[in-house]
Amino acid sequence: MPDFLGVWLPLWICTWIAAVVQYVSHRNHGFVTVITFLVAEFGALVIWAFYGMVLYPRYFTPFRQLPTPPGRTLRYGNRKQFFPEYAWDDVRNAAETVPNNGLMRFYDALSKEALVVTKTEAIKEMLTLKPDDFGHPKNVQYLMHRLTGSRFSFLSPHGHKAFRKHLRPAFTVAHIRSIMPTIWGRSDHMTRLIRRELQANPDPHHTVDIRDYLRRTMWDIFGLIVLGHDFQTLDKPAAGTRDKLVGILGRMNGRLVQWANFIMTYVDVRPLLKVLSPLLMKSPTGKALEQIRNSVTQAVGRKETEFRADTAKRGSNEQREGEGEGSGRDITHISLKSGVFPSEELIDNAMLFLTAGPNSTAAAVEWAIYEMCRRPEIQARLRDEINECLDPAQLNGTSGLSGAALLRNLQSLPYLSAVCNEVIRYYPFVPLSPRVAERDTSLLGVPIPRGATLLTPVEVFNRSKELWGHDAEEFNPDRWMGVGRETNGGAANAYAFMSFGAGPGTCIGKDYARAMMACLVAALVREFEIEVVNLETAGRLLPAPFKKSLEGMQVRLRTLHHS
Ligand code: HEM
Repeated sequence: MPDFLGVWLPLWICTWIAAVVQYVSHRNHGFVTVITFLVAEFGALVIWAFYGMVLYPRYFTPFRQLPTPPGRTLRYGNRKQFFPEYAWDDVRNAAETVPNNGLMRFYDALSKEALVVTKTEAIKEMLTLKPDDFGHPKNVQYLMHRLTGSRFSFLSPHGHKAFRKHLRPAFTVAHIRSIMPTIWGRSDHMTRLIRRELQANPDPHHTVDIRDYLRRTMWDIFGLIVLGHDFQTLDKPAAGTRDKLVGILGRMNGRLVQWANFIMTYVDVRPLLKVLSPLLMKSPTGKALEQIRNSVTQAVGRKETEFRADTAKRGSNEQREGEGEGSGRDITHISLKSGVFPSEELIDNAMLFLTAGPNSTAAAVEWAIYEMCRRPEIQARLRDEINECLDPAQLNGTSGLSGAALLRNLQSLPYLSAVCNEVIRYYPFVPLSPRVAERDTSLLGVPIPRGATLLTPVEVFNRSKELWGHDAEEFNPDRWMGVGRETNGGAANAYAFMSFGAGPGTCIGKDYARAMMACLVAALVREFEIEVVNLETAGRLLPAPFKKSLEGMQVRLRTLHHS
């Protein structure tokens, strides 16, 4: 079905023309003109609705031959209600119950049409073989730009290749190893602050807001690894911009995003956003985002000055030892070294990492805590492994352990890696990933016209019995244990694990995410016995496009050892 504005705007213009003609030909009948205008407007709306909801899905859609879930209603489409809390649930149900060959039709409320991609062959073709044919929805790009002030190059096909190519050195395993002491240091610092809170509140029923600690730790880690800048959100919790940094993504995940997302499904909101953006930027969220961008701009400015001074000192042609891959330097420094990113892009990229990384990784650690408390035997087994295999002196930094050795040590803990991988499989942060056909193309031999919307129900792949075996619906870290299973969890198909996306647009930060998760989970588990107080309700999800607990985990912690 065409966008509302796509059909509505021409009709709306026609009604204006009709009204003006009416007015000019009957100068004395202003009232008649108004009535004519209103009737014509209403008529245009009815025509749009009738065409879009009744005629188009039945007679005009190019996807008539594809299966569609039964029981479509005009108002809700294939959904059960107008504003579903979890937009991915109905899509997943449909994909799992309606027989199809890899593609099916799905109608959102008001009969907005999308194609659901249900088989790995179709995912492979869309994301790996034809990535340039399928882009991100324009509305998302525009909203991100308006809100963050950043043009995220990964969202536009032409900027994407350069972005990946020149940032590669900052995302290699060698580089991540070199920054492990930073990640571990902050994770350890978090546990020290929690211990301090527990000492100040000796009541055994005292609960700790672990979400807040995780967010702050994430921001500090990201500040350091992206900008070489310490936001100090852990040490100075409520400090102006820093506090906003921490709170902002929590707010963005709420109903506002869900509504915006819903409306954007139907309407090209770009003209509206243009008009509204000054107002949006005056809202608390807008102001906080502006402050974040200002902080990032200043940090990038400082880095550029330092870099230029350093280059001048060493001589521009001299080979700089110990920099780039594996240097322990921050991502912005490595980007500067590539020499291809103008200042504005450096800022945009830093904003991208700060938007994409902390929230998703913190959510994954929260789910790990949830599962470790739902099944305490997982927690106990993890603790045993950590205590057995990691020397406390090494972790406390007293043995001069290098980052590489630290990462190797953490990665050599099979159960820790298994728990982290299983959490990411079971709780994909983006459960429904949309794409839009950038040009006329095809998928599994089905012609796809430019502008068609395609949905990847990530959970359908992540929890498919066909791909993962009979226990696919269970949270079971053991599937990642054993020779050959550490990297694929026993799923033979490369597209079975879709939490990080696939193809050239796959999550560039996935190894960072795993390293951070391992550090944070290990730091918490070796230090505390963890109990989630709100276990009954903590699994309820935030109504948002992201898979995140609504309440977060309220935890009771018992300190296990003191260093
Ligand atoms: C558990 C944590 C994470 C999850 C589940 C996750 C998930 C994803 C997914 C699904 C995509 C692909 C979106 C698409 O289809 O286009 C993506 C892209 C991206 N992620 Fe992550 N991510 C995580 C952590 C991180 C971290 C830690 C960073 C930064 C260090 C990061 C940076 C990015 C960037 C820059 C992109 C865009 C990549 C591109 O298109 O070239 N992510 N992420």
